[in-house]
Amino acid sequence: MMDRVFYTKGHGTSNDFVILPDPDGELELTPALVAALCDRRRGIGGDGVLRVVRAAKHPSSVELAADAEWFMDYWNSDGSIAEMCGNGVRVFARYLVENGLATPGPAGLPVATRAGIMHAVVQGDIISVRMTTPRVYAASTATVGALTVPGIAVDCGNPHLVCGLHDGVALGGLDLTTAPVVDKALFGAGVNVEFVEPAGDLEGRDRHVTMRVHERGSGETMSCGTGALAVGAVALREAGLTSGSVAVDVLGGRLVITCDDEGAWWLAGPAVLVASGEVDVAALAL
Ligand SMILES: N[C@@H](CCC[C@H](N)C(=O)O)C(=O)O
Repeated sequence: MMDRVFYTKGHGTSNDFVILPDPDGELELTPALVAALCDRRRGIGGDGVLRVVRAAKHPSSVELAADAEWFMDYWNSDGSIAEMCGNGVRVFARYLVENGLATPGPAGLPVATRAGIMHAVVQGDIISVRMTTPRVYAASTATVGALTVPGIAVDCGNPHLVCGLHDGVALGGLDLTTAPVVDKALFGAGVNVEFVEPAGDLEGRDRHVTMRVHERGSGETMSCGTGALAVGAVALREAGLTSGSVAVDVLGGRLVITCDDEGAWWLAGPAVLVASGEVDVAALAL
């Protein structure tokens, strides 16, 4: 059993992560340890954990090692594993670059995830990630208290349900302290649920919306990159556009989703590292 573990804390639009450097895949990471690290009172606090491990050293990424040196081993704060985390990739890329572990090339910095390889481009404070193409695939609903809202299921490597609010329902009034009720047959592995309302016109953007999200495995968070991608895909589709850019305001700031003329989907926003230190693993259990 490890006694002490090094960590860095970082966030992207306040979606916050405990980053664990583990280049050779030696950490005994368990759901209980992840949940203890993410505990906001007894641990460091975070919406999830990003383990930084060489792709060649982790069974989930060994096949991607020829094309990406590093694997983002992402865990939700409840100790469950997810395929992908958009803000996580942005923060992960910031960590690699600031620690001299990688240098972005002309095609960006490849990061292996359980949903495949993403490419991150660093431009000062902003980190953009080329994401997988979002797949809009079904109509469904989400129920919050007495309110049932129609939604559209979108696969972004991980599952999402995008629900547009209508009829004067205020986004700020939703109680997301518990998970929205969804169709368990459609979302057998759980789902991240985004609630969206239109925001005012914004110069340079085709659409501008405000979003709140209840994340599978983490509860309501201040931001979700794959959630913003799902929302951006639905917004462009509803506008009849095959390319364009959508500003998605979240509780923690602004993300921008772009589908370029080549059909590539991008997630952009700030990503920062705020602290580093050592955790006493035994004390986490007390
Ligand atoms: N916040 C993330 C998504 C993290 C994973 C999600 N909770 C899931 O279980 O699919 C993002 O920025 O995309």
